[in-house]
Amino acid sequence: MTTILKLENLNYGYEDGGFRRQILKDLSYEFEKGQFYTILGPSGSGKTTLLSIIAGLDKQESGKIYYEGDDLDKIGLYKYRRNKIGIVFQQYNLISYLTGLENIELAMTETDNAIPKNQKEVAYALLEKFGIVKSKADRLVTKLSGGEQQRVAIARAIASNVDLIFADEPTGNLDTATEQEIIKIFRMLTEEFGKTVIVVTHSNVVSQLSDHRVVLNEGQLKDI
Ligand SMILES: Nc1ncnc2c1ncn2[C@@H]1O[C@H](COP(=O)(O)OP(=O)(O)OP(=O)(O)O)[C@@H](O)[C@H]1O
Repeated sequence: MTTILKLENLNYGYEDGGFRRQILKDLSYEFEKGQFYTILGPSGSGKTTLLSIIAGLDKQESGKIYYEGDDLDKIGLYKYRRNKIGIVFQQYNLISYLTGLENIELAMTETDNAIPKNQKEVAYALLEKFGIVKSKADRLVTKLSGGEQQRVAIARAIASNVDLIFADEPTGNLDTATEQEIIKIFRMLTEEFGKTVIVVTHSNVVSQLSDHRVVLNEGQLKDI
């Protein structure tokens, strides 16, 4: 197997009222290409903090991150976010005054990666693949259910032709039946599209369907 993301001796902490709390302690881990990972751990253990750092939204205090062998400092965090990764959030974070289709098309323009010429057809097809038919794709995203908005958000995450998808509690706002449907889509991302998926979750339902369950505890990641 090939490593897509390598974390090497990451350290990160917060100052809180004059007291320093170390969240990541010499954390090292390797994520393999095409696999579905869930990151579990007690509330406050630092899962969201870790995701922010490995998604290039924040910077570790020390240690190195390599994407396909290249140091993130060399790639640059902006280019890393723009060209290498997609992110799915608990609150969907779609652009509310655009339709599902327009959200996807916008994501296609916000990358330097090659995007097909027939952008609109590809965007419709991608949404349809994830269960959003044309009549829904043409609707303002605020007029879609939570589960439907999350389908659009997952389609948006891969629309820029990236290989690595992060998600933070993507089913946190959804009922159990919808959660199952969303997990099927994450599985599809790895099995059909060959993407690597890294999901932070408290849900056992989600973690049971992942290839690798990893726990963040006392600043380190361990396979369980
Ligand atoms: N900007 C900040 N300044 C100070 N402390 C922070 C900051 N952001 C997060 N923390 C603290 O760092 C710890 C880890 O937070 P984080 O949100 O990463 O945990 P988590 O494992 O994702 O939690 P949960 O499962 O509850 O979402 C918490 O104690 C939190 O209060």
